[in-house]
Amino acid sequence: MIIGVPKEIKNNENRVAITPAGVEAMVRTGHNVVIETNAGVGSGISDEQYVAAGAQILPGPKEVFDAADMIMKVKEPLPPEYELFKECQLLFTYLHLAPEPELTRALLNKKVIGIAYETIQLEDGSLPLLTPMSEVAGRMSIQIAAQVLEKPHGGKGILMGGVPGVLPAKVTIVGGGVVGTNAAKIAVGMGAEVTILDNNPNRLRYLNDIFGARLKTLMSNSYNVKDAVSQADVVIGAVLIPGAKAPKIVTEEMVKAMSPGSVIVDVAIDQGGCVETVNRVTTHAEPTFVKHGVVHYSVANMPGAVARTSTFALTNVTLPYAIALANKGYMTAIREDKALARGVNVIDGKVTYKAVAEALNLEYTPLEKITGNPFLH
Ligand SMILES: NC(=O)C1=CN([C@@H]2O[C@H](COP(=O)(O)OP(=O)(O)OC[C@H]3O[C@@H](n4cnc5c(N)ncnc54)[C@H](O)[C@@H]3O)[C@@H](O)[C@H]2O)C=CC1
Ligand SMILES: CC(=O)C(=O)O
Repeated sequence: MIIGVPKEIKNNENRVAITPAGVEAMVRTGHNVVIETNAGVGSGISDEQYVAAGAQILPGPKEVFDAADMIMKVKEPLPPEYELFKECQLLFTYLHLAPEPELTRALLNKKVIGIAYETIQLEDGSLPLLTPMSEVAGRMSIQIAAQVLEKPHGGKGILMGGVPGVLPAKVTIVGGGVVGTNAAKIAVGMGAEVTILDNNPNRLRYLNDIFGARLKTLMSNSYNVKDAVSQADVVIGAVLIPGAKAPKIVTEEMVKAMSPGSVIVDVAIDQGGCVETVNRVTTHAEPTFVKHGVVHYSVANMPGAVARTSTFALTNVTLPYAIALANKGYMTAIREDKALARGVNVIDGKVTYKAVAEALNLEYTPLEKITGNPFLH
């Protein structure tokens, strides 16, 4: 199989979908890898390193898409990439289709086989290809909030950890999964007063076991969210229902009740955002906007800013699945691996992930109708 890796084009997206180690592994198993020139520079990987590992460098995205049977990317394709898809091409990347009707249409029109990193799901419910980037984004969210709280960045001028004799910042984290837990680690470490809300009591028990008295856990319901948000200097949005558009847990009324110069980091923006006032995706170039006196941050590719760390963390987990797809072909690979099968969002011009179909009001086709495998869902 020919595996193609284009350079990412999202604003300040410095990650790349394969490392030289990945190239070497693919080549060793008999595949060819073509990579767009300079695709790795943002992550500190040169064309020469890729060539030494066995890849061929191509001059532009068109050459890569034209040559490849399987495209490996990091972020969802952007409009200039839609016209590059080949009919029935395999696309392995983050897709986040629920808030992206035009991308979904483009994939359906070209009958692209779209396997989304973020919906590959193990039997225990975990999302192994989302986890490392959620670890990165969760940790970053507090670093970012600490900076935005500073007066020159529009914040109210509070030091996250306070100083002896002066109280620290109050941080409210909505969603206690991977992002939420990693945000809590950093916030607690910086000395903030942290409250974390989730609607899964088992998750709250786990957080209580891990953090003990260093943070407060609270059941997520609108009464508790309202109370915790109104008191917060920082709110981190970290809710996820896999594949679905994020529910708006923090409402506009709740944001209005926050004091001026408070900060919201809506990490869940890649699924549409879980804060009602976050009505747009921002970029690393212009990361914040102010609404109701509160500074909002809603960058959908946060890990792209720490690309060296993120590229290696991401490819550590994507490579085994990519190798399975290349070695077996997508149909056998998804028939043999339920977790991978859950990643299939679109195939053969049909939407095969229920939450995506529901979010976009499109017809849902169970994957087993295409694979003939009854066990998949
Ligand atoms: N902006 C960015 O650059 C990045 C965004 N993300 C996104 O961050 C979001 C969170 O990801 P993870 O933490 O990995 O997901 P996760 O699945 O580990 O955690 C989500 C948590 O939300 C909880 N939840 C669901 N409904 C809730 C409700 N009504 N109230 C409170 N909690 C609720 C779940 O119980 C779960 O614990 C996702 O949308 C993910 O795609 C992840 C990485 C980078
Ligand atoms: C998960 C995601 O959207 C990202 O890493 O950019």
